[in-house]
Amino acid sequence: MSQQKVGLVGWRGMVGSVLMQRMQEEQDFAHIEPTFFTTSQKGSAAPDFAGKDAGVLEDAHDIEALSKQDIIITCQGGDYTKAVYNDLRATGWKGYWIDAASALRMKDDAVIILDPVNRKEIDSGIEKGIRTYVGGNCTVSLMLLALGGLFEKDLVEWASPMTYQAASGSGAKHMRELISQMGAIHSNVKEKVEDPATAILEIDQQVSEFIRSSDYPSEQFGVPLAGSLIPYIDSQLPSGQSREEWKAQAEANKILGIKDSEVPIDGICVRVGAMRCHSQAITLKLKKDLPLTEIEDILAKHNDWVKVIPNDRDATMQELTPAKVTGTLSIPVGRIRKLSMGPEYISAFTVGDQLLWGAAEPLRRMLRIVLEQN
Ligand SMILES: NC(=O)C1=CN([C@@H]2O[C@H](COP(=O)(O)OP(=O)(O)OC[C@H]3O[C@@H](n4cnc5c(N)ncnc54)[C@H](OP(=O)(O)O)[C@@H]3O)[C@@H](O)[C@H]2O)C=CC1
Ligand SMILES: N[C@@H](CC(=O)OP(=O)(O)O)C(=O)O
Repeated sequence: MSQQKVGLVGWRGMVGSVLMQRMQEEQDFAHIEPTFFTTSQKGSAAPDFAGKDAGVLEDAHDIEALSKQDIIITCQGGDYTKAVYNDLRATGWKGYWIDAASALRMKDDAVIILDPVNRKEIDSGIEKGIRTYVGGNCTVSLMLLALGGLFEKDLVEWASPMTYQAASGSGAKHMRELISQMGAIHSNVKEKVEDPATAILEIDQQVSEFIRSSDYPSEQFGVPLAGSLIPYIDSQLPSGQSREEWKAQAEANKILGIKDSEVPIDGICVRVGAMRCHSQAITLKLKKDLPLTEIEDILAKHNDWVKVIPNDRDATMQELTPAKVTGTLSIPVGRIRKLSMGPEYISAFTVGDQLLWGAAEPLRRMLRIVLEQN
């Protein structure tokens, strides 16, 4: 049987690079005939991820070239999706469109993909002829992988995630700026830090003045992140939520296939100075009073990546941090305990790599699901 033609758009961006890494690690290229597209370098040699000649880069806006693909995977962003998707479908193209951007997520004829949580929704979508599959918002996907067991058993009355989101969620330039900010703070105060005789309040005052000054590099974020935090992510909505906060309930319920009586999920999303791991402190109200051991058991059994960390100081400090999780597919969840509000109220803290499970991994797994159909 001939291999499926797969068009790859956005492969050299940050999310795309992580996707290419994972596709190489999992030998996905052995099962496809790839064509690499570009918005800026048409005609240059295509990359050799597949260990086979993929010719030259094609124009990512060339609808005819796109329509020759059986499957298109794009990590190019929402503007690109909006620029080509409708025109491509208007040609009668019936191929699979697999997208990292949010533009098509909430459309009725698109499924949000997170197969360890909603494989049934994906399979039913394929059966119904749906051909558009979109990766979820990183925070939402990471929360559902961590708490999937409780949602699957319909045990959650409501959830309130308070997030600690990494710089990578804003893009590569923002990651660079975070490092520049860290370095700039140290350079600014280096001599005083190295002199044990300097009073700490003097050091603190110099740092405070520096991060508020125009010499502090903050062109990307607009305000300091290192030495501070930013309690607003994405655009402002009339509801008072940020768009990132709005996505929690809207996307999570869609992923879970809940159409009526949605589970309320709402909280505050905050950018912090982590590199690429999003963390979330979640308050949950369960529909019934369950023993903690049963809750932990339900969580641990849900999927192969979630790992319950005992609510113990040392285990938490070793296992439940961005420093530990970064670059891995592991989804640790810990700090699980009953809150003083009542026996149905529990806390949980989870960490996940927002470029892996938060962005690239659901896409490559969807590719494999599509390939299994043929
Ligand atoms: N960042 C994130 O956390 C998440 C992002 N997403 C989605 O993925 C989309 C892409 O995000 P992200 O990967 O961060 O975007 P990037 O800015 O890293 O890459 C997007 C495109 O920019 C072009 N580009 C221009 N200059 C360079 C360069 N020097 N190096 C690499 N690429 C370059 C490339 O297109 P070309 O080759 O055509 O020039 C590339 O595909 C987002 O818009 C969003 O919709 C989804 C989930 C999480
Ligand atoms: N908004 C996310 C990253 C992202 O790209 O989200 P989305 O795929 O929903 O646009 C963050 O800033 O951390």
